[in-house]
Amino acid sequence: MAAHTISTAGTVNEDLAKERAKCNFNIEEVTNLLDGGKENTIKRKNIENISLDSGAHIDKIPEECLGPKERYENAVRKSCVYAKIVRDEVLTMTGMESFGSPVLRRTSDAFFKEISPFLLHLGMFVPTIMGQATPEQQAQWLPRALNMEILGTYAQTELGHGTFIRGLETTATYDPETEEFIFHSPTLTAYKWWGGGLGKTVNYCIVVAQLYTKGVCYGTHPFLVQIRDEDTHMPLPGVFVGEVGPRMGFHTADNGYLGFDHHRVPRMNMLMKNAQVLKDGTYVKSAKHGKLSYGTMVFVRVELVYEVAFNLAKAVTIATRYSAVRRQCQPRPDQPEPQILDYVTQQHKLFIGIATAHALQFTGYWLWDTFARVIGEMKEGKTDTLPELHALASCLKAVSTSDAASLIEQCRFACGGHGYMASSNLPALYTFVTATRTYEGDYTVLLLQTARYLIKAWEQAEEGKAMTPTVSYLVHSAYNRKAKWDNSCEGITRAFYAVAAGKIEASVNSIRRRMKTGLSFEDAWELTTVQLVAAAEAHCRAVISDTYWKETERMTSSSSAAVRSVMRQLNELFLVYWVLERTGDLLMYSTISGKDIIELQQRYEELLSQLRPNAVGLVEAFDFRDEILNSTLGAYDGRVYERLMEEALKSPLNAEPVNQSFHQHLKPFMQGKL
Ligand SMILES: CCCCCCC/C=C/C(=O)SCCNC(=O)CCNC(=O)[C@H](O)C(C)(C)COP(=O)(O)OP(=O)(O)OC[C@H]1O[C@@H](n2cnc3c(N)ncnc32)[C@H](O)[C@@H]1OP(=O)(O)O
Ligand SMILES: Cc1cc2nc3c(=O)[nH]c(=O)nc-3n(C[C@H](O)[C@H](O)[C@H](O)COP(=O)(O)OP(=O)(O)OC[C@H]3O[C@@H](n4cnc5c(N)ncnc54)[C@H](O)[C@@H]3O)c2cc1C
Repeated sequence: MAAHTISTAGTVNEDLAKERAKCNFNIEEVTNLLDGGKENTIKRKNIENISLDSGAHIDKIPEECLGPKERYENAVRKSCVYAKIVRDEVLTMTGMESFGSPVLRRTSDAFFKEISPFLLHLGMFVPTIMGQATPEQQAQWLPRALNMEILGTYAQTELGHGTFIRGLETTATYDPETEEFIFHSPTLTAYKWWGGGLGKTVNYCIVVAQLYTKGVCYGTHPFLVQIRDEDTHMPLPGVFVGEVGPRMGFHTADNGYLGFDHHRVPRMNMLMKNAQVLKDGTYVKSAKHGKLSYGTMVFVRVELVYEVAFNLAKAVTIATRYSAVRRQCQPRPDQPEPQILDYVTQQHKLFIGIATAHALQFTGYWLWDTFARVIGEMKEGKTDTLPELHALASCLKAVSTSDAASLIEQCRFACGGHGYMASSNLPALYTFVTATRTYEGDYTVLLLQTARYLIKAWEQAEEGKAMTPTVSYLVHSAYNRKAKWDNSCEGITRAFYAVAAGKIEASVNSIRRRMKTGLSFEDAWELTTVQLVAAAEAHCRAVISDTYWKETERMTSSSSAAVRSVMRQLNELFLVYWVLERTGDLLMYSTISGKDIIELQQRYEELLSQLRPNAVGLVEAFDFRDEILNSTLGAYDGRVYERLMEEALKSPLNAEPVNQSFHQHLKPFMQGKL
């Protein structure tokens, strides 16, 4: 133990205690709102207690201090312990409805500072069987997958192609003689790359491959492929599998590579809900929409919106509590150093993070309901709402992951040097969330998918055709070019829609102008993509602002006056923040004036100061147990310095007073004997 460590176990930092006393609303009421009702809060806490009270998640040595092999092995051990708790205790007590619930993701974060090697099993393998297999295939595989007797992942991306799925090179060629598909990787770039858990953990995976039968290629299709022996775990003959090597984060997810040399797979392992190959090799397509085989990606994109909201909520809880404890500088002589939370610039860094966590969570749940409705309609054979869902899920995934990553990084900056400590958990949160901007569809690529939809919608509006709900604002915009400025929440949202419409129209005009010079549509589109990305982003920000505002009104309609007031302040802060971020666009597409902008800047600063006393209360309403925050800076007791020292002492380098490298290298070097 270091000489100056002060043990104050059991006590709470005085500043943090004062912040709690200052809070003027009922924290539990906001927690219930965020959980979707008191009942849900009780259920969540129950699951957290079952999962965490045994202490099975505790590491003696911080996982980031372990070598790559030990770290992975520890993650597998903990994954098994956690999965057993979920299977034997949580699901037994709460019923199967908890399976796949966000609460289980929340508790799993107490076990894994990094990622569980089982993430893709539950996150994509099981959902793909549910979404792409026939009822008979589901009956064969689902029980074993849900019971984790087999473990799987999703292997789509290859060394050569991730974005362009149609360009994948792995082939699955049907052999009617043996009624098998022959899997082959014809080139190095055909090797699957990135599948989470693929390197060492899983024995099955969903492989997306080009289907050939009777000499014809029918494009990419999903298959369920066994890659390792269920008993020995050895790769099957013709299967080359391993881990991809060190990466920025995801250290414990054993992301893997996978290649095939004429590996044979039974015909019935093709996931046949949307297309089939009959015994004689005849190809039959049953899907009513060409892109239904991309369904798992849409599902995960929808999930990611509230997944990143949850991670942002954790980061902003850590940074806000720390900012209440940390004191720095002396702006007024003869007065004590202030809490850094009192600096207005610090409030500017943090409060938008709290508001964005709410905005993304509310939008995430709204998107989930939209997804569930569209899936329900598709079960009845209706696919006409799928393009709108795809456009929405694409832009919301892109913008939410990008915003959450930059705000988590901002939380790290807000914690100064200590935010750089692994024990703060901010670096791990950042590396996890920044990856979400790339995986499941790159940011730019997905915004361009939304842009395709918006351009078509603009043309439909011009032609006076019926519009789908999320683009119906374009009808009005087609004849009303500038939104009349009004600084109410409703008025701001209307102006954001006007910005989106203005940018879509400008993109359409650019494409048309370029085509008039003789360019093809594809070339004109390519030259306009910077504008198209901006238009899709503006559309997405309007949707988020609209949803956040309407959901806040709806959810707080029967809340206490204090809760309604603080939730509205946060909502208004979010809207005004984005007005101030986008003044150029608003000057162009609404009647906002310089005077309005000056007034809004003042309103923004007023909101910061109104929210200041409730800052700790607001983050505590997220109701994270210390085990889930996993942070020296963010724990409930605010014993920041003691916890930093306690964690430092766990570093393996501190296990001995003198490291052997002193005798081997340093001493001979320093004494000129090297
Ligand atoms: C909490 C859970 C955590 C889980 C951890 C997950 C870890 C990570 C896993 C992964 O990353 S798995 C791999 C994910 N890979 C991707 O997301 C690849 C991204 N690429 C694509 O999605 C597509 O290739 C593309 C970019 C959409 C292009 O596809 P394609 O070339 O086939 O289509 P286009 O010619 O561009 O468009 C044709 C037409 O189809 C429409 N469309 C495209 N995708 C969909 C879809 N998913 N659903 C519905 N419709 C779709 C597209 O809009 C076009 O429509 P039209 O404009 O012609 O009407
Ligand atoms: C941590 C992590 C985990 C992953 N897990 C999995 C997994 O489990 N299973 C799996 O199958 N995959 C997985 N992936 C792969 C992931 O889905 C892809 O990396 C992602 O879809 C991006 O594709 P890419 O790597 O081919 O990027 P690229 O498409 O090569 O992108 C490179 C650049 O090119 C730009 N670009 C590409 N196409 C266009 C275009 N048409 N127009 C304009 N710009 C373009 C992009 O915007 C980007 O700036 C994972 C990736 C990561 C980082």
